[in-house]
Amino acid sequence: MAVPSVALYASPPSSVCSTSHQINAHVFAVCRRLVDRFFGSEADRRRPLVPFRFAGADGGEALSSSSSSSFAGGGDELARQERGEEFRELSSSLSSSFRYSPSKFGGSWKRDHQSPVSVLHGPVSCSSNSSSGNAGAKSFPARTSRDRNDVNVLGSIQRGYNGMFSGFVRRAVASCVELEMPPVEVRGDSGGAADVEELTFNLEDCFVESDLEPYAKELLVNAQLRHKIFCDEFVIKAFYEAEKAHRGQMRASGDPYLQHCVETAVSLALIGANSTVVAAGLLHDTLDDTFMSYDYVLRNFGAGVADLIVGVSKLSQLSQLARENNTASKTVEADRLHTMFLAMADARAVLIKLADRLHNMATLDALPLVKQQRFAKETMEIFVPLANRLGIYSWKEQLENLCFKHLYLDMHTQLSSQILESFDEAMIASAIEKLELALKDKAISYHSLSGRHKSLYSIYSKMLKKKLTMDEIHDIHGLRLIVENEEDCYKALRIVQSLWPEVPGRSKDYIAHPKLNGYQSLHTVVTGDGMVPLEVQIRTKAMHLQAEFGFAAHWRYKEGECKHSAFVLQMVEWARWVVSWQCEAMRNDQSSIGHVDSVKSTCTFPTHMEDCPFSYKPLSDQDRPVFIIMIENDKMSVQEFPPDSTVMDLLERAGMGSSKWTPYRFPLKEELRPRLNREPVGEPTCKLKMGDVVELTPALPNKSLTEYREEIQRMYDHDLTMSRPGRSTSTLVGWRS
Ligand SMILES: Nc1nc2c(ncn2[C@@H]2O[C@H](COP(=O)(O)OP(=O)(O)OP(=O)(O)O)[C@@H](O)[C@H]2O)c(=O)[nH]1
Ligand SMILES: Nc1ncnc2c1ncn2[C@@H]1O[C@H](COP(=O)(O)OP(=O)(O)OP(=O)(O)O)[C@@H](O)[C@H]1O
Repeated sequence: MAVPSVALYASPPSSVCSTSHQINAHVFAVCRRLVDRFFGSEADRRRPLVPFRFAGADGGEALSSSSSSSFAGGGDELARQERGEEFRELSSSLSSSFRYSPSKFGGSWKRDHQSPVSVLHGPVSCSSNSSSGNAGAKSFPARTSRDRNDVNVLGSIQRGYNGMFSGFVRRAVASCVELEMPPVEVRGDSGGAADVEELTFNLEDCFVESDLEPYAKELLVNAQLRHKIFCDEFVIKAFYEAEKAHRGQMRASGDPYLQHCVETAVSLALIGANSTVVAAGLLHDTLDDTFMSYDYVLRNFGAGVADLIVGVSKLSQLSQLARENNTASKTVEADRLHTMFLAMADARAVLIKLADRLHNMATLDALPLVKQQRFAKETMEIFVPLANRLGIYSWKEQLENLCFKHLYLDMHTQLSSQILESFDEAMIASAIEKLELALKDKAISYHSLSGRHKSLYSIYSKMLKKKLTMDEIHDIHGLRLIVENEEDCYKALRIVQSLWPEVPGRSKDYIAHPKLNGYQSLHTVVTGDGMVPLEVQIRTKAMHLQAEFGFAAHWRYKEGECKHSAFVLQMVEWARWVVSWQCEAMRNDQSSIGHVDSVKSTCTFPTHMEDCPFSYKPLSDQDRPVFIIMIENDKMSVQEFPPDSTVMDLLERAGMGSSKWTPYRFPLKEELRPRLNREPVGEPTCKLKMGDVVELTPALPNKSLTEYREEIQRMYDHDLTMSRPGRSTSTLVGWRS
């Protein structure tokens, strides 16, 4: 079996505010003081990580790093900013998910033996004001005394969360998937990639402090306080370019457009994306909305960033088409759209699009009600499932909660007042501690112990689906314990049931009696402290991998009984792999500079080992179906074609029942020809590619051709520029996505 030929190197956090940009010295001095306060002194940060070796899947060794809790990305999620006298919460998304690293009792546990999967299951916002989690710094809610108490709890999340990423791919994928990766290359893989040397730059040459308005400086410092990647020169350069490009543009809310770019990039940084992705997040709207050209981005940031922005732009166009045509309201169409999105773009472009949508949803209030509803509906239909498939559960839940609020305001208000009162985070934290002590006492070592409370929307859907009242939902508060072997599952169950009284009839043994999809786990509901029902799930690592990646994968469990083709499964697996690998590489190689677009160039689709029970025949590129968008008479549909299909095949399909589009009738007149990605088709035998948009002009249009073309043009132009009184001096860029 092939061993991943990738070496992940650890580096000390010396890159924190390491820029030498003198003119920004003041900003960085402030930043450094605050970073010191929250991340420890320079000396602490420079403390080298102790690398450890782990056995590769074939017994070989690869180098990884222990996830030091002192600085790694997960810890940045817990970064707090201090403004004036008052701590403000940087992200309400920190409030509801708990991860607790196991203590080192038993002597056999290393840091990498922590939570194996759900890598992107970061903290989740469940509150009715979850929108603030992604809003600009000025709208962060002040911390309450209850919040302050949570800081200790969050500290323990930090430890566990860092550990979650360590060795993720090896554990999560390599156990049933064979990885083949060519060595890391320095160049991006897309044509025209610039040499690294060409991309080196001196910030001092490029910018002067007076270039930045005070609000922009504040945005940069705030971002730096929330994640140290914003001290990386490459990212700072992207920030300056974004600022220059969007200068004068405002959001519908009246906020500077730059704030949206920063919030998008911060969300990406918080899930562990590297500087290429974060820089692309900062610049994601520049090609569509500003004077900046692809070539300019390519020259200054390399093909890695430029191609990601193009990918995001294409996703934006397609999602707008889908929104305007209500395409995703049908299950089959929606499913094809999700697959196409994942298949046509670098999975990281989808990630940026999701982060962009997350902030747009969090600031939706500025738009008219009808638009709020349209965007919320589209988000629910397209973006929530994408976040689910990619395994970014924290984003999925934030998006769901926001959509819920905009689509069903009354229900949301009613439920949130009921539920938010009853969320008992302190209970979860103390239950984790209590169980940890008891496990230690009985010398049962475990891999990870985590807790979460169910999100508002998840509670609502469960009530609806199962016709339950809130009191009948027993998993509002839950713990999950991952142990080494089956025997320990049962031992741990007995311990749980000795700590708290069992709720009769709620225990399930899916180990002895696996579900049809292979799901295995022990479930019990106990009455926790304060008489709060607490669901505890106990399983082994292998069972957990199955629940996250196998046939019983949570995304499929959540999507219900849909039948997915092998192609869809592969796409999802591939996308999750890219995203997870990216995040892990980032965490393990904190010094990586954005223009080294290693992921794209080293990413080869993982294949299952022969004896893997969950293997399916991997499809080569030539065997993969092609999904395209077809626009015909104002109607848009997502069509699946066999590999190697041509425009002619599409015309034949479209012309079924009429001879309108037979090969003999391919119109000679250019303006009557179908258009492929906006250009008239030259050769009807040209091959269709994933994500192509084909417009079929009606042979005898009801409207004049000009009118029809204008309509299509409007669909492409997704710049919903809105005019606002009193703002004539600056361009006002409305909410768009
Ligand atoms: N990944 C995955 N998780 C599952 C699956 N089935 C159950 N779970 C998890 O286990 C939890 C409880 O499942 P069950 O004990 O079967 O409960 P239920 O019958 O769905 O209904 P409740 O008891 O009301 O929650 C779910 O909320 C999921 O978190 C599955 O097939 N795949
Ligand atoms: N007891 C638990 N402890 C820790 N994490 C859990 C627990 N139960 C579920 N989770 C995880 O929390 C996230 C959100 O779960 P959520 O309750 O919304 O859905 P679910 O578990 O699928 O439940 P259901 O289908 O019953 O609504 C998922 O990633 C899930 O795997």
